[in-house]
Amino acid sequence: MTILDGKKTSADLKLEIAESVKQLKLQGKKTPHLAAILVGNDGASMTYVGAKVKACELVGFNSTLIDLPEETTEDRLLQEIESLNNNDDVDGFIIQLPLPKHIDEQKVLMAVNPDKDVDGFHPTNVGKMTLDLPTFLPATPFGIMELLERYNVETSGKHVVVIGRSHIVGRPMSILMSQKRKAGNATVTVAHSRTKNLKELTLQADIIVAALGIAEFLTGDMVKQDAVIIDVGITRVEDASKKRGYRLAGDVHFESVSKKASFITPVPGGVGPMTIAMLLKNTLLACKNKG
Ligand SMILES: NC(=O)C1=CN([C@@H]2O[C@H](COP(=O)(O)OP(=O)(O)OC[C@H]3O[C@@H](n4cnc5c(N)ncnc54)[C@H](OP(=O)(O)O)[C@@H]3O)[C@@H](O)[C@H]2O)C=CC1
Ligand SMILES: Nc1nc(=O)c2c([nH]1)NC[C@@H]1CN(c3ccc(C(=O)N[C@@H](CCC(=O)O)C(=O)O)cc3)C=[N+]21
Repeated sequence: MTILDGKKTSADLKLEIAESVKQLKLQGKKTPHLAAILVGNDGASMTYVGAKVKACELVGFNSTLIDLPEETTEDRLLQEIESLNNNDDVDGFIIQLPLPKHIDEQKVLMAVNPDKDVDGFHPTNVGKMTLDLPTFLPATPFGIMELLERYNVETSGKHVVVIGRSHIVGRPMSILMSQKRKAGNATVTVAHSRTKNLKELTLQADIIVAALGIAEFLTGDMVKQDAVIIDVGITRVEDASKKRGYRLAGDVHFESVSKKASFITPVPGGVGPMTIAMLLKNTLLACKNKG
């Protein structure tokens, strides 16, 4: 069994990105600049945004965090987006999800200039991804593709079961893995909450991507021997013995599943750090695209 080490792989990627930043500087080009908008004070969201800012510092990017209160109106948020769209120094930006309920997520994501949409959530970029045209790929699925590639995990002709069909993880994951590309060429089944025979499906899968958001949902009895397991889920589970009062759990019951797996991502240290590295990669691309 091989651990797909997202922490190490993301560290390698960050070194490569830092090297590119140095090259840009030597050529007299601008420093990549990523901005993030955070609305409200959800604990997990604050952690992720903090990690993104820290990662920017590490690779030599400039970063801006726009921290807005929970009660921010949709109009006010749209104004912030417009100002980032018009700010020539900002190469890319993201709006941390989920947004408070009174804000229309679709309307907000549509307001982002697609050339600065480093999350790859704008319909224009989703369309380009689907047509396999060059664009910003959503960071989490992009990170999983990168991890599979770097560990030479065979995907061609394999049966992949993706559990989850969200716009940010499950859906793009299923599209990318079915495409004619590296870490692609797979036969993909997309499962969701209405799927009836999930265990029957997962038992047939060569590769399982668990992205449903239920702690330790996928257990050893649901996977076949030598399956490749990608655990996207991150849930905070109360644990008084921990300093922070909680531990992080994936969607995979690691202990039972790892006994059968050929490759498996841990939580933490798997898909999460890759997501951040790919966001940086997209920002570098946005900066280079500007010329
Ligand atoms: N590591 C990382 O970088 C990231 C981690 N995450 C984590 O990944 C998890 C999923 O995130 P996200 O995609 O945003 O979540 P969503 O809640 O948006 O989507 C969950 C999906 O899982 C499906 N689902 C729910 N319950 C079941 C079930 N019992 N059986 C089968 N399918 C089910 C839902 O079906 P339906 O469509 O029918 O509702 C839905 O499609 C979360 O834990 C999140 O924190 C998310 C983003 C990045
Ligand atoms: N617009 C937008 N873009 C996103 O990419 C986005 C988002 N909204 N909303 C929420 C999800 C979640 N997400 C994670 C990123 C990093 C880790 C990560 O680094 N996790 C560490 C642990 C971090 C911890 O200690 O909590 C790990 O798994 O090792 C996790 C989750 C990005 N998301």
